[in-house]
Amino acid sequence: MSFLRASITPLSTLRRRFYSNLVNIVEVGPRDGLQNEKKVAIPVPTKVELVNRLVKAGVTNVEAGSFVSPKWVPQMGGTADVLKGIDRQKDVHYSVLVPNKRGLDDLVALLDNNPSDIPLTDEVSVFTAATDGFNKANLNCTVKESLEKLAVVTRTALDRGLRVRGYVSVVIVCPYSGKVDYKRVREVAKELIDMGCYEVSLGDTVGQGKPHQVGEMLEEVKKAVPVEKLAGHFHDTYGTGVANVLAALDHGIRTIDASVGGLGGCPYSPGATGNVATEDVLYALQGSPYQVAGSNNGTIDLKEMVNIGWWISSELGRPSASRVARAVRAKEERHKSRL
Ligand SMILES: CC(C)(COP(=O)([O-])OP(=O)([O-])OC[C@H]1O[C@@H](n2cnc3c(N)ncnc32)[C@H](O)[C@@H]1OP(=O)([O-])[O-])[C@@H](O)C(=O)NCCC(=O)NCCSC(=O)C[C@@](C)(O)CC(=O)[O-]
Repeated sequence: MSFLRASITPLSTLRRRFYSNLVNIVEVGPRDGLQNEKKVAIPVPTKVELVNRLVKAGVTNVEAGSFVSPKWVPQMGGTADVLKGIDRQKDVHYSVLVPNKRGLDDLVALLDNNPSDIPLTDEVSVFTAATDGFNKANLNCTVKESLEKLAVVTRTALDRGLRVRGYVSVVIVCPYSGKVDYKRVREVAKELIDMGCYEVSLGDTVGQGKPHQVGEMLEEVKKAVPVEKLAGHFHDTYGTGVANVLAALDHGIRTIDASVGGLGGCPYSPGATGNVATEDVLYALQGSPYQVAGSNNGTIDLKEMVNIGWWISSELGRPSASRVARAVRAKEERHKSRL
């Protein structure tokens, strides 16, 4: 009997092992993807349609916008209207970025005036960086000063029943101060967790990181923060986005930020391109030991994401930056020309 007990793996362990290969995607296209758009002012209905279509494709975590200063980031100016316009679905997290108490106060006023039973959002993201150089450009204050402000924002948001996600930018290279000290990334991530963030997303804002650097950085941060509370956020400037995602998964990360059509860039990271394209991540993980979680038959529909990426990119007057979307489109064209 004791032999039997020893040889049977408990159901909870089996479940954990089975589910541990589930990968969550945080779709950041409507926020990180659009915030840096210089060519056109993106109308609110387009942003709303983008969010709705992403959710229909199976996305369950989507960044819908930011409550930041419209003087600093004009494209995020209409976020309140975007939140009001979304066809909200249960079990989907529509999060917004909040840099300070003013942003949170604006959001809370909006939530208080929402006549619907379904809250406009249940999550805010607070953000800081691993270097003062980047933080001063992005938030007009040092990392220490921003952590003090974010502690107030986080406490207030938690008291209001919102969950709070944290970001650390420039975890590998900083456009203002060069190579980043991973110990500093660890300290800042730990402070965000200690103040109440349920998860911290580690951003290669510049998109210059390489897989081995991602691994080294993560091993340092994991000394202070459990890997289940970490997410990876990789810009694809040097074409290492998917490789960095795979490296992060190998190091235990199970939440990945990605942007449909590879949209985006940070206004304060000169030259950085968009996030790794969601389509490219979905394609790379197909048939792998990892399974992407989502609400469309349990996952996110790659074909639909390709269509959305092409649609929103055309609204911005350019082709999709996703390699997979381009390959799929080229294949379709070849097929059509044969008919
Ligand atoms: C934080 C501030 C406002 C400080 O900027 P500041 O100039 O130091 O702020 P201030 O407190 O002196 O206020 C200046 C003016 O802004 C207003 N203001 C002040 N706060 C707000 C607010 N929340 N919403 C609306 N308005 C606001 C305030 O009322 C005032 O208005 P005025 O009196 O001049 O008319 C500014 O630096 C800012 O908005 N920065 C946002 C930068 C940003 O959004 N960056 C992109 C997102 S982060 C990112 O992309 C990286 C990430 C997350 O994706 C991860 C990665 O890739 O690494």
